[in-house]
Amino acid sequence: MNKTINAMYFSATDTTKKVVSGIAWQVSENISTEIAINTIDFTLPEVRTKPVSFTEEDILIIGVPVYAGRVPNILLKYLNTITGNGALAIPVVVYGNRNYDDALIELKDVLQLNGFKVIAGGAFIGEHSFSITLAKNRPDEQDMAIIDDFAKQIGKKITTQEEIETVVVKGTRPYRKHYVPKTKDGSPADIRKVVPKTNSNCIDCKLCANLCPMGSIDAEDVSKLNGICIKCGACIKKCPTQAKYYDDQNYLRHKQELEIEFASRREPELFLT
Ligand SMILES: Cc1cc2nc3c(=O)[nH]c(=O)nc-3n(C[C@H](O)[C@H](O)[C@H](O)COP(=O)(O)O)c2cc1C
Repeated sequence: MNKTINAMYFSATDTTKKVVSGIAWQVSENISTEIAINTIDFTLPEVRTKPVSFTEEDILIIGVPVYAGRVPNILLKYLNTITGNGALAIPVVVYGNRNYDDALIELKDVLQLNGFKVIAGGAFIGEHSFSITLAKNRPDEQDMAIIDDFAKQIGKKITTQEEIETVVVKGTRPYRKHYVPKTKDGSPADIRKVVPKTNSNCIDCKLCANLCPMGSIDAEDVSKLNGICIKCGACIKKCPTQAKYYDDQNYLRHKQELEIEFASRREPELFLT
């Protein structure tokens, strides 16, 4: 089969990367071992300045993390520049064990509107960006086994169906509003303006400035922010000396509430018909 497999993802703390790469690798194994995988990691801002287009010969596995129950809104502009021209697509969303709400249907709709034929979709669980205990170390071995099986079913669908059917995924239209955390007294807590702080552990290695998906951390003074913070967790979780942290009370309360309320394990949901 003369197809190219493309793995595309935004992944600040690497959970989406692991899911998408796992699916892409297994799909290529299941279709033909000869197929190379073309990877486009659009986590960094420079990559999101280049438009990408595909053809009918392409299969695209594309993943984003779920932010507030939706596709991260800072990615929508870029996602709308990707053109399908009849390529097959598999949207994937990765969420931190609360819920993916309307993120999968939203990603599917974006792809369909941009000329892709959406043939499968999946919602997977990744360690929560805010936490090191919520969905800890996921995707784990059990998730990877489900990912293998999902990829096998996608491979089968592509190689056996004459007219490959589009898929129906879970979600509500019109999409529900973004999920909003609550303050102690139950009113909405706006944590959008919250920014990370830097403690004396900082060795000025500049890693945080190089990996910030918004390009917001000042490379000259990494304790300074020149743009917005999306609370993606990259600078916090990837810092080699644990020098970055949040101390906003509403943020910390929300994180703790999530850890308590959504502690029980959720499982991936796969859509193939
Ligand atoms: C701003 C923000 C909002 C989030 N909202 C949700 C959510 O609504 N539901 C959920 O279960 N997880 C939520 N998460 C957690 C991420 O979806 C999850 O940790 C994901 O695995 C992160 O992907 P990454 O490792 O590829 O960055 C949110 C994370 C961030 C940073």
